[in-house]
Amino acid sequence: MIELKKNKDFAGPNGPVVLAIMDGIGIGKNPESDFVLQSATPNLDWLREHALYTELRAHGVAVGLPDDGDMGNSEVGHNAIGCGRVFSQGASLVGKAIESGAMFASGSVWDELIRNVINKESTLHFIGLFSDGNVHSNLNHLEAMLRKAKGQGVKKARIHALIDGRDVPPTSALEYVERFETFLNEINADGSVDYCIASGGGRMNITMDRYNANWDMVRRGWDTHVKAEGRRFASMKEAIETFRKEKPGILDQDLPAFVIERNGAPVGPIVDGDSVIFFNFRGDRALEITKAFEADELTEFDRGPKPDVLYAGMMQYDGDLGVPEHYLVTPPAIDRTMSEYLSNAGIKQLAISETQKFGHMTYFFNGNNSGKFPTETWVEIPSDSCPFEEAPRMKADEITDAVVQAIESGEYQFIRLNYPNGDMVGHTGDVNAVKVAVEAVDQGVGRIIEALKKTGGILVCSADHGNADDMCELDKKTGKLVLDDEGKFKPKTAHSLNPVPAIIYDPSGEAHASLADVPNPGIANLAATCISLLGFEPPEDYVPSLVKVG
Ligand SMILES: O=C(O)[C@H](O)COP(=O)(O)O
Ligand SMILES: [Mn+2]
Ligand SMILES: [Mn+2]
Repeated sequence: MIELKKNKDFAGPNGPVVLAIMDGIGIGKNPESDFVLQSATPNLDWLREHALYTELRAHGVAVGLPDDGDMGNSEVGHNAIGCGRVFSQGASLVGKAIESGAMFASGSVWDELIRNVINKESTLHFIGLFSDGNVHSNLNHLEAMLRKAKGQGVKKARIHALIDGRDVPPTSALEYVERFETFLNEINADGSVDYCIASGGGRMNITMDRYNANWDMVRRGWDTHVKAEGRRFASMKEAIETFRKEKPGILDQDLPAFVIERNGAPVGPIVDGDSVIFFNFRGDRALEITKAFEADELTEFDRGPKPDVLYAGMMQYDGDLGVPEHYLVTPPAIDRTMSEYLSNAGIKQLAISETQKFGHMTYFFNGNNSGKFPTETWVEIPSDSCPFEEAPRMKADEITDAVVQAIESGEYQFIRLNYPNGDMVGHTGDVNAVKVAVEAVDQGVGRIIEALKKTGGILVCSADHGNADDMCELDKKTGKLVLDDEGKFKPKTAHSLNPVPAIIYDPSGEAHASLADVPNPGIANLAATCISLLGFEPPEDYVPSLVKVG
């Protein structure tokens, strides 16, 4: 059993250590684009002056992504925070597996998928997020797989394209369509194969729901990709242009579903004998559609007859559940998480958020495993089902109520929570709503401080990556805001590359904490920080604590 050593000089605080993750609240570089700065945040401002304060890297190689041009995201962020080390993440691992050829080795799942379609003269399908955002997927991976499939003699491939606009600029879909159509023209040019786009739709409309928030999205995706039911177009470009004309201002992520037809029939329904690859490497938004393909019985919606296909995910999405059964790349082996260490030490732990980020604080935090350790309690507050810009406080007040109650109950020694507002509302591009969202988080933090002042205990407040701190498109060359014809800035919906704050506030001073000299700290340092504030020595291979205690 893995164990933590006690710290001889500090036995832990009287009250709990509370780790508050303010999702998507980073430290902006450009005041005009920084809607954290433009919001009223008296509590965070006070903490910056009076608590221990430093800044942490939350993107690129600091969180296991291929390079520093990659923005952080919730998966890699919560993995790093919960596991105290930096693992090469999905985006890196898939890239390497393709480059080295390991993904295509003989006897691999890839091999099986290819043999299936060659033996049965059936179709190879790819479903996934159609961008190079590198959060859930990367179009480079899709193109590499299609090239390989052609080389191995696969005659017919169909692509089911989930339109992004959330990890990439909000109305950039046609750039990806154009790039991919050029690719398809090249690959189809010698007439030996027939590869084309078969269906798709906005990622927040079909297929990519998470944490069981809205299974109707998955039903719509199933009807579109599998049954090829829906509005028909001659091309993806025509579909997008039509939808934009019909609803000016619509964001890519919300675009309706479409089915591509040729000679009056859909080009790519998924039928018995086909192989299907879900090419997203990230699991949260892949688990439900995977269940729809794999489960013998499905109660969440009526699938109709389930086609008998060979289904594989790009990665294993859940290590505890062993889902999916077949996958192309082995995920990072994230072990010895902070939750496991604390559980073995008998520390009672509460994890809490609302539906949209509930799995972040549980499944991602525990290294993409859905199992609970013995001393953990998990609380999920149901999220609203309306668009987040319409109710930007989301469930921040309810989360705070539950956290304050948990602090006062004295039942837990470690409480971890996620406020989703800065991120979920940041993704809508609605900057007025973002201000309300950030202010709701600040008020929540204020109430947690008050509770900790009464009971003892220590606040560690940080974020998994930025978003609300960089809400406007900036010109890459000049660094100035990109303005439209009416002089209005263009909203940016994706995460930022900015650092995030790390605040350690011990109202009673019982931990005698001071900032340690840690070169280039990142969010992975938060795990050891919490462990040291709880009165233990962090595991030796965790990246170090941000504080010295005792
Ligand atoms: O899935 C999403 O909503 C976005 O791609 C990334 O946001 P998250 O990493 O904050 O969940
Ligand atoms: Mn996040
Ligand atoms: Mn996000």
